[in-house]
Amino acid sequence: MLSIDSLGVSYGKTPILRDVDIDVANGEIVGIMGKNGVGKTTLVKAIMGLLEADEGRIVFDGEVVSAAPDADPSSTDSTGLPARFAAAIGGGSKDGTHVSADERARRGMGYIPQGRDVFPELTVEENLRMGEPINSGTSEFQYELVYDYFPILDERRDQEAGTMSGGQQQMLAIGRALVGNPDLLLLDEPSEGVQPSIVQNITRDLERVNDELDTTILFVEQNLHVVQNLTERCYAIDKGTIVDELGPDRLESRDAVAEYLAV
Ligand SMILES: Nc1ncnc2c1ncn2[C@@H]1O[C@H](COP(=O)(O)OP(=O)(O)OP(=O)(O)O)[C@@H](O)[C@H]1O
Repeated sequence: MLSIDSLGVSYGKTPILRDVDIDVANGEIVGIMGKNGVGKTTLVKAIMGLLEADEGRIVFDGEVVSAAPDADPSSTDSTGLPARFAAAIGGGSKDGTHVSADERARRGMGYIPQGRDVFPELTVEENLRMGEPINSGTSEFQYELVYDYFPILDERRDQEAGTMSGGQQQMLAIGRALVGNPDLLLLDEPSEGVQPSIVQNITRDLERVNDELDTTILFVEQNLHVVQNLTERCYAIDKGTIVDELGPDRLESRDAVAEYLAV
């Protein structure tokens, strides 16, 4: 579903991400953990198309969505398709490729930003409507599905989002992304500013979404509980590059996980 190959991203002339390689298969829940300032948000924004790649490529659902101008045209993507052929079908080119965030949303990416970014003066229902990708024609069924997953949003349809707790706002942000019926959900620190008991609920909700809706999930986190409970495969990022990949055995070990977190 998602293949990231030697990705590099800079702010101006300052390199932030270098040589990032990540693969996520259809239906997986994959984590990326790391301490403050190591590049987690930069990575999620680059996947969503809010930042451009200056090295490497991102392939989503078999199509190149980011390719730096000098991305190696002889390399192959996860489908085995050489980049120059991917270019011919709307992917990479020698000038680089950058599919916009709007277009990535239409193609099936859902994004839940750090800090949630709900519109505080709009109601729950109005916030959910904002999640509809342009021209997507989201059905009412999709909204009812969101209310089924998050009954608290149903109860508070007419409440201003800014008056709700951090956990409820996080549910709203997840619901807003689900309105677009995404194939891939990208979450940037879903536990931030949410009280621990609600973090557990949100972790269970995300598992249910993955299981029942077959939605692939990629999240970044520095919360030990979320990393240990939500995923069986987690990358560790430090100083802008992937430094480790942990499977189920090592994820069970508090010490192995804590090494990469500020706990
Ligand atoms: N708009 C920006 N312009 C310049 N540098 C930035 C910008 N945004 C972030 N940075 C820098 O890029 C680096 C990575 O930041 P990023 O927000 O991706 O890290 P993070 O791992 O998500 O951190 P946190 O856990 O604190 O959110 C940091 O050194 C940060 O100061």
